[in-house]
This record gives sequence, structure tokens and C-alpha cells, in this order.
Amino acid sequence: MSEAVAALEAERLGKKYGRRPVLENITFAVQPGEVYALAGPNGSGKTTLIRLLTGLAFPTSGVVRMLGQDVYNGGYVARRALGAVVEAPAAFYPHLTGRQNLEMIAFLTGLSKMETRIREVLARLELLSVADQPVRTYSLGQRQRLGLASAILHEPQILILDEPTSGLDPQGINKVHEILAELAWKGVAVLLSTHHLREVSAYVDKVGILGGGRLLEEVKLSTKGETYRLRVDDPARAAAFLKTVPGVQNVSLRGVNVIFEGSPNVALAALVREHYQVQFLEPDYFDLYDYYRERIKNV
Ligand SMILES: Nc1ncnc2c1ncn2[C@@H]1O[C@H](COP(=O)(O)OP(=O)(O)OP(=O)(O)O)[C@@H](O)[C@H]1O
Repeated sequence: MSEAVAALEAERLGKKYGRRPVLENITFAVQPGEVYALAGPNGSGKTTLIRLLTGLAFPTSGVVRMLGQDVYNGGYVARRALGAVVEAPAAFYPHLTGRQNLEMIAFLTGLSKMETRIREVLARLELLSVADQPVRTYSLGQRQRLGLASAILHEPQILILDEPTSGLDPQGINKVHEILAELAWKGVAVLLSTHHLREVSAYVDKVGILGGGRLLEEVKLSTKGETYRLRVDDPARAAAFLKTVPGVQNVSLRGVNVIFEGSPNVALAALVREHYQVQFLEPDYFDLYDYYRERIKNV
């Protein structure tokens, strides 16, 4: 079966400032309905990567595709599928109201049924009560939410957000996560950068860990079924073998652990039969934040 076209795809993306490489060989994909979080210490290149993905900066090497189309080469159609907030909080006309700012964006985007959609989005972001106040009177949280409102106004299939919850209070943070999870559920591909892995681990599908300008690892967070982890000699070979075992699904490597779903008994029996030395097998209670801290310790 051929794989569906990814909503957003970066292939061997690199960026140099002068002679200094800031990003090297970044390859990943976000499928429709998937939430992908970019994590990494300060200066690891998250914002630069987001600027490349959204066309605000050009890569030194590599390709970005949206819905299968190269965004740097006649990717106008592809970019219409994109909603983004890059330098949060997004810039608005301070003397115009929130609603007027959205009307201007809707007009420039050529949106039909503009008033209904603007009302819908303002309501979803809980901004109706301040919709007719000038943006200069908005709090940081309200500005952030207006940024998200403007990014989803045209119902994009791909949403890219740089630290969408920075500066928000806990209620505002929850609201943003709730909206992003809902958009993904409706099929939108969401990519966000974050320093708050515990906040997002409830609903993100994958986390790309950036360190020193490289994608160190992609952690898949399983959302369905019972997940187990085991430690075994030669984990890469054991993982490849488990992929062929009926009753064992979604096998992946996380560091030196093999993660899988399905029957732990079947997995264990199959490994023992093939003479693997299994050190332990247990339910996978995965703390993304602890794992991330461990992973970037020596970067
Ligand atoms: N315009 C630029 N010219 C030169 N160097 C730059 C430029 N923009 C970013 N850099 C460098 O690229 C590296 C990555 O920066 P970037 O802002 O992408 O990191 P980040 O992961 O988003 O950091 P943070 O978590 O602090 O936001 C840094 O070393 C930064 O100094």
C-alpha cells in the first residue's frame, strides 16, 4: 500500500548563517491529523526551522513540501493550506479592534462568508467579549489567542505555531491545547515548538528533539492500546524482528528500549525462542519530560 502524501514534509533541510551551520540534515513529516512537537534547548534551532517551514527564511539546502508540493518552487497553492503564528504574539494593527483585524486578514485572503467565520473563530478562542475593543487594550493572552484566531481563520490544513502557549495563564494554556487537539482530530496537521513537554504530552503524536541544529530523535507517543517496553541485547535487531511477529504492533526504538503494543506474552516468547537475552519487560509509563532531559543532557 502506498503511503498517503504527508501534509508537511521537510527533507534534508539545512541552514547556514554565514559559514556557521544552524540546522543540518533535518528530515521529518507530519501527517494529516497528527500533532508534531519540536522540542530543544535554547538556541537548538526551533525558531529557525519554523521560519524555514513557513517560508520566512530560505534553507541553504533541502526541500519543504506541503501537501506534496515544494513550497519554494511555485508552492503558492500549497502555502494557501498553511496557517501559522511565527513570532508570537502576532503583529496586529493596535488601533483597530480584534474583529477589524480579522476582517482585514479575511478580506486579503479572499475568504467568503467572512462575518460568520470571524464570529465562529472569536467565539472558539473566547474573544467575543473583547472583539470590539482596540487590540492595543488586549492582554498578552488575548493577543496570543487573536494570533491563533487569525491563523485558523481560513481553515488551513496545516498549522505551524512557534511556542503557542508562551505568556499564557494556565486557563489560556489549556484552551490552546484543547483547540489544537480538536483541530488535529478534524484532520489538520499541527506542528508546534514548545519548552513545555508535560503540557503537550497528553495529545501530541510525535516529538522531534532538536539539539545542536540536528534532529536527535523522533519520539512517537502512543495514544492507542497498551504499550510496553523491554530491554534486550541488540535492541535494533530485536525491534526489527518483533515487527515481523503477529500479535505485536507499532514496534519502535526509544533510546535503548524497545517499545511495542500488543501481547507482552507473545513478544517475550518470540524473543526467547530466538535466543535474545531479555533483561526486563514492563508496561510503558513514559514521562516525556524526564526522557527529554536525559536525552539532551550531553548535547
Ligand atoms: N538571523 C540570524 N543570524 C545569525 N544567527 C542566527 C540568526 N537567527 C538565529 N541564529 C542562530 O541560530 C541558532 C538557533 O537559533 P533559534 O532561534 O532557531 O533557536 P531556538 O531553538 O528557537 O531557541 P529558543 O528556544 O531560545 O527560542 C542560535 O545559535 C542563533 O544565535
